[in-house]
Amino acid sequence: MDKFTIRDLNLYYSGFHALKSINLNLPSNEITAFIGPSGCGKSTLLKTLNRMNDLVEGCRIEGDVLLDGQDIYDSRMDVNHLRKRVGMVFQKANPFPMSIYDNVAYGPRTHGVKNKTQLDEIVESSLRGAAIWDELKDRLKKNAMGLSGGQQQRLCIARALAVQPEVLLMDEATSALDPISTSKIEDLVLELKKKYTIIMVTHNMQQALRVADNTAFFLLGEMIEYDRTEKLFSVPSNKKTEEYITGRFG
Ligand SMILES: Nc1ncnc2c1ncn2[C@@H]1O[C@H](COP(=O)(O)OP(=O)(O)OP(=O)(O)O)[C@@H](O)[C@H]1O
Repeated sequence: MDKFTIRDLNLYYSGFHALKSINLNLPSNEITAFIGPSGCGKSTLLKTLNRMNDLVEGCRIEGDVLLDGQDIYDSRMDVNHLRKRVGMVFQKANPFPMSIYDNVAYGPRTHGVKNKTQLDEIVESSLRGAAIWDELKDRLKKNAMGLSGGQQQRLCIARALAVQPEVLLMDEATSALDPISTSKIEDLVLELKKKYTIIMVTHNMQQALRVADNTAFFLLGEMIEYDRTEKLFSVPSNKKTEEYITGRFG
């Protein structure tokens, strides 16, 4: 089953054609990686999946993005509900300047959960889901800004999980982290795909190879190749993919 179906997607930033006729299906409960040199449109495509580009002035989209068969750009789509279903984790961990508990409870509270017991349960299960409960359970009232970078990023994943999303978008979520924190997040992502569909932008080809089921390679706004990760990295169909993955450019 495909979670997202992208058909003939074109995206313009004012006069600039940033995504060119993208056609792509993203399977449920799998990890898909977007790779390609800087500026090729990976983040732009990721952001179209929960309409984060709506916030960019002059951004215009043509084509279809379907989530479970439903057009997310349809005027009847409730964007807040969409962003609850399709959560996002950014390159730089961005905890709110408040306690660990309040960071995770923030989303559920916004969506109307007030009951303390229920919030306690959500906070615990989300922190467990992000593999950081044991490290943080005795300091839930402490300010989140005091955590290490790797802990902050797992807290941000917990915060995303707290509203029970179906999809997790990760935009270079480990690029600011050391190898140990990166490896913890990669293990976590592999665990999370049992429940969620994960789409990640990464500059790290080894990371795509380690965790992604599928990989899409982009160049100057075009999707050059999309395949099972193993196939794309071992026998790419396109010469440009081969040149990129062998480090000949980018
Ligand atoms: N808000 C914006 N306004 C105008 N142009 C933009 C905007 N955001 C991105 N672009 C342009 O669109 C193109 C794609 O950018 P995007 O950030 O999607 O690339 P990327 O592949 O994610 O790059 P990186 O790996 O460096 O993050 C680039 O040429 C960029 O300059």
